[in-house]
Amino acid sequence: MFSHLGKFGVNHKKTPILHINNMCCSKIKASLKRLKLYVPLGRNYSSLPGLVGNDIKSLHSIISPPIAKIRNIGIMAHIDAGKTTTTERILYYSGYTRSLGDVDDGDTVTDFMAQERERGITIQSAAVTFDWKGYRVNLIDTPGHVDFTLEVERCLRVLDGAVAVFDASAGVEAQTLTVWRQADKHKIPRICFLNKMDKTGASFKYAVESIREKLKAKPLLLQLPLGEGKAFKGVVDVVSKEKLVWNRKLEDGKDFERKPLLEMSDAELLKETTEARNALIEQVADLDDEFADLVLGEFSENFDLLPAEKLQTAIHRVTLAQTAVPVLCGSALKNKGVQPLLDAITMYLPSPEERNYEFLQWYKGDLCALAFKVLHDKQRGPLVFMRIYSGMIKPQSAIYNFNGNCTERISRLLLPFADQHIEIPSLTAGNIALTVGLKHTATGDTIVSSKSSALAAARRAEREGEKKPRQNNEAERLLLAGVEIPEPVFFCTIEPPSVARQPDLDYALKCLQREDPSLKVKLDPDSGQTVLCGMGELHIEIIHDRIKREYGLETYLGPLQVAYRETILNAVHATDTLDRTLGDKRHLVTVELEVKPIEASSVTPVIKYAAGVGEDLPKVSQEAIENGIHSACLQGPLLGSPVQDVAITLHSLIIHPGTSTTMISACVSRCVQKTLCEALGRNCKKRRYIVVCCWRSLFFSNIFIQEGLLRYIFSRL
Ligand SMILES: Nc1nc2c(ncn2[C@@H]2O[C@H](COP(=O)(O)OP(=O)(O)OP(=O)(O)O)[C@@H](O)[C@H]2O)c(=O)[nH]1
Repeated sequence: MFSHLGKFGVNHKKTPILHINNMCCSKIKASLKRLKLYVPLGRNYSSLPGLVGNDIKSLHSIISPPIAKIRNIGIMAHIDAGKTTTTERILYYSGYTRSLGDVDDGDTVTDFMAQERERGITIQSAAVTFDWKGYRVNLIDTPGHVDFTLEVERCLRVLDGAVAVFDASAGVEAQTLTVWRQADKHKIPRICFLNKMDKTGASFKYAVESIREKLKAKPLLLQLPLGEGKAFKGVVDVVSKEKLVWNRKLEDGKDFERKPLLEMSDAELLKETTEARNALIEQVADLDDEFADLVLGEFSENFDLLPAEKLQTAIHRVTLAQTAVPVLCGSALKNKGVQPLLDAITMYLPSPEERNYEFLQWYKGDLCALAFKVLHDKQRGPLVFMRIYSGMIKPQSAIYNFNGNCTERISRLLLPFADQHIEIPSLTAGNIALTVGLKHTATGDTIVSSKSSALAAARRAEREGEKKPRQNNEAERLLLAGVEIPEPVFFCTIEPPSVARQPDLDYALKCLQREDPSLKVKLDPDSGQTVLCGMGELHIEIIHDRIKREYGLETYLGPLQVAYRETILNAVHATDTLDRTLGDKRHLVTVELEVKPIEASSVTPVIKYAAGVGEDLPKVSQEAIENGIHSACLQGPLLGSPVQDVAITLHSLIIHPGTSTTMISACVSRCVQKTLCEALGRNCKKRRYIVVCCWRSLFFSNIFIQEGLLRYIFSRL
């Protein structure tokens, strides 16, 4: 059965208009509020570390602890869950900012782009570094909007742990599922933070249940809330059986009281906490054998005697093994629950050395880093963000780019603090660095100290490969995998103000593309116009705006178009015969094939031959068959869009002697088109049902279909 639905490429999209209507109300209000109030530079930057003031820490004095005390973490969530607000509180409590910034006032540290401040949303990820109780934390605040999913992906690729933030009144939302899957893909241990506990409708129980059901994760409840909605005043630490209550008079939330729960004053709460602690101990014991032995041996009679540290160590192991996720709660906006979250980050998320990076064995302590993001700075040229996995980076040193096979020189080494960069003399393994001077390095490149170091690593990998020939090939083991760049789903033409400014536009697009690999630019072969391809309407809008602000070019965009995809839902079998006589030659082909749906997110069809079919076929005939299949899949019968996620099996092929390869291709192509059309036309009632179902399920899995397309689909039924 042919699905009448255009799939929106690899990353599932929706129109920003729909998105705004559904999810961004608070941000719209904020933006409206700011229409009058917005001051381009927003926050007073003198309050940033390293610049002025004695009451805040200087980034120059940031500690360089042993690798075991480094945490590289990301903050990820659905849009509006409170990532930036939480990050802002984290920086304030760790002593790196003097005042609490507010997303709605456009003065947060990590949302520093003009567009971010105006719109109140995160567009690009921002890295900051701070210390907390002897730990150095490198933190990346990621965007929540679906158009910037690649930005989240490339950050998760280089992080060792993540905090998933939830709106406690909404639980798991559409984009939460996407970022959760991305974290699964990169095997990132996580902590969940149920934010907005102060909001009307906030429900700890509901949010936990949605984590269990929608994310299929095992939540470890490390805290219980003290009240919900307007009554929210603090949390109970289940591990230590203490209550943490924030001082109402001091609004910034720096001060809070930590008191053990007492039988006399908190009898009911103590009972509830003891039950929650016992359940937690049992849950962790089920997941961790070492802890199970300890509990069953010494503490089986009375769990109350089990020291909090033993339980914390076991929770750390379970988090690392990703068999369960610790859950905490709070309200970043009302300044409650952020300090315990920081404690949990250092206590439960892994250090770089606890992550199992197999490739490190080939480098034996030499430099090995991954370039994961490139920013274009007008004065300093490209700034390359790198995650250092082993060795050390120093300014004024040469490095070898494995992917580009070239040697480049780092002129300066910087520590990022959002848009402020502090010059540093060196940076060691486990950290995130910002380098200046690398002109050819791109996102996803592996960086080593020299070509000889690369060769030595290659030799080691080769020797090991001989011992274990079944392992991946040598290059795969030496190069760090970058991230997959999703296919763009929206496109439109872009024109400069005059023909003379075309080179300026080309330059601007080249710089922007280097920063953002999900932005594609191509030339329309028919009209000669430049076509901008992006991940969504908002993505293209931001690029348009950046070209104007950063490159001083007033460009004109053509109408926005969606790169639809078509696919089938059920397998269809068909036979076709082509019989033509051209001149005195008869061309006769009969083909029988089956088209099946598969889960692949690819527009390239998978081609298979049934047993006994492909073996004796000459290579030219095979090529002709494959050409026929590919050309048929370029235009689906519904909208004429490419067909994706299909596997085609050739069951039989009879070719009359003298038949040309062009006729073979034509026959196969026609037969594939026939199967697709048959899928489209079959069983009308059921088809309508499938479309509606698909739309619903896709909505929940974050694929949003343009209203127009839906109307179009239904008009065809
Ligand atoms: N009631 C309440 N509102 C909050 C809380 N935290 C954040 N907000 C509000 O929620 C809105 C979104 O907050 P952000 O911090 O920008 O959320 P975000 O997840 O960073 O958003 P994006 O980065 O754009 O995806 C803002 O209006 C905040 O003031 C909270 O704990 N309680």
